[in-house]
Amino acid sequence: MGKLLTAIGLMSGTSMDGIDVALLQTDGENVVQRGPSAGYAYDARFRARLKQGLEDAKSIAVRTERPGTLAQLERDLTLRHAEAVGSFLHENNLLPENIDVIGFHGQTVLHRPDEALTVQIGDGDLLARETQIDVVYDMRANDMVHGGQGAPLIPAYHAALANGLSQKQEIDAPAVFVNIGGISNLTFVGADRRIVAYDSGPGNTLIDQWVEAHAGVPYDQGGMIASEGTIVPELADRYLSHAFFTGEKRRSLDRNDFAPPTDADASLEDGARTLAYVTAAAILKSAGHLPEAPATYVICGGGRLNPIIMKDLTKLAGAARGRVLAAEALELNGDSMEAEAWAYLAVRSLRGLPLSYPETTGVDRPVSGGRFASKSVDAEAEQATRQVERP
Ligand SMILES: Nc1ncnc2c1ncn2[C@@H]1O[C@H](COP(=O)(O)OP(=O)(O)OP(=O)(O)O)[C@@H](O)[C@H]1O
Ligand SMILES: CC(=O)N[C@H]1[C@@H]2OC[C@@H](O2)[C@@H](O)[C@@H]1O[C@H](C)C(=O)O
Repeated sequence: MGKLLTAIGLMSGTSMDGIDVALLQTDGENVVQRGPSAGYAYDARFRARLKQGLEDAKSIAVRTERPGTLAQLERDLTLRHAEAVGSFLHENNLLPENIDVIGFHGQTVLHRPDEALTVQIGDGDLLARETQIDVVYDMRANDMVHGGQGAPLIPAYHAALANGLSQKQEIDAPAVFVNIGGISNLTFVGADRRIVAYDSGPGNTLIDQWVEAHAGVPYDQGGMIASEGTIVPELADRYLSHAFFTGEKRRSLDRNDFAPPTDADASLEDGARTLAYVTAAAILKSAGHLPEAPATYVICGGGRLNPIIMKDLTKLAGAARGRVLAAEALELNGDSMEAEAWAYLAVRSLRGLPLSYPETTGVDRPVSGGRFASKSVDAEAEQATRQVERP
């Protein structure tokens, strides 16, 4: 066992609903001690600015470009992360010196794996200065440099969690961890602990876009809207016959790869019901590319809070003798798992351990990644200035 480091993970996911924060003590390998976690929601105005950011990002050809509103947005997003860290430390009676490192995901504004282009805005140096904690950020880039899809990166953490399940929590193998965020992704963990992972399809984004446009609400809380509707088979088929599900290679997804339905496609309720089904059916369809049919599905991410998605998943997986569990059934936290993963990956990055593998992102060989931003850059710079100024 290596030395345990105390890390904070920060995730602003494709749903763009807020910042998830989690504390972890870990050696970056098999020791994972989960600490407190919290979520800090974005207000509607900031969410609108993020959406504009996605539009502005469409013209990016080189990943360092920040056209339109993006430069200011990157600064403000980083400052919001710094504020979230400040609140989190305060709420948990912690000080910056208690934390060894922050794993900072930033916000994905563009993801084109076919062009080896992925852009997460988030200024690591600014965050390190503001929080006075070292930061590891930009963790997807090196994977792409080595031929990977740049995502998903959470599988290394899923594997560590699977290894850490106690006997009491023993689950039937093979198991699959499914993250239903804006986009969904899955990590297969075989009986021999072999992992295979990839993005599995649209998650909540289509539902969110649909109910926002037609009911003025950011998401279908508790699946209430969907529960009033019925599935429109032609609409579901249109999504599920997308080339993404049948291509030979497993691709990672951009938020815009699947477009929401049009007004003519369905009523508000039927649209929400159909899209909830599509979310569940997409996971099963993608699971068809796994080495074996999973015996256990462990569901994480906001989608597990939509009972209609969970009902459909339970039925579809059950037909193939799979059992569906929410992460909480294994005493895991389905809301903070991604933030925990970013804390875990930051420690792996510091130790030079791989973040991704050929079986998780399609990268050529296991590779590490992430950029390091030191909290003490300012102190060093000040020191240098003082030395220069000395007579
Ligand atoms: N109570 C709830 N009922 C129904 N849906 C919910 C509920 N709470 C959250 N969600 C859904 O979960 C989404 C947020 O999920 P999550 O935070 O896992 O996504 P993310 O981390 O932004 O995405 P990704 O994993 O793709 O990066 C919300 O946008 C909403 O659609
Ligand atoms: C490019 C990008 O930000 N991808 C996200 C997104 O959200 C879910 C899915 O698509 C996954 O591939 C990834 O996030 C998770 C946390 C990951 O990298 O593991």
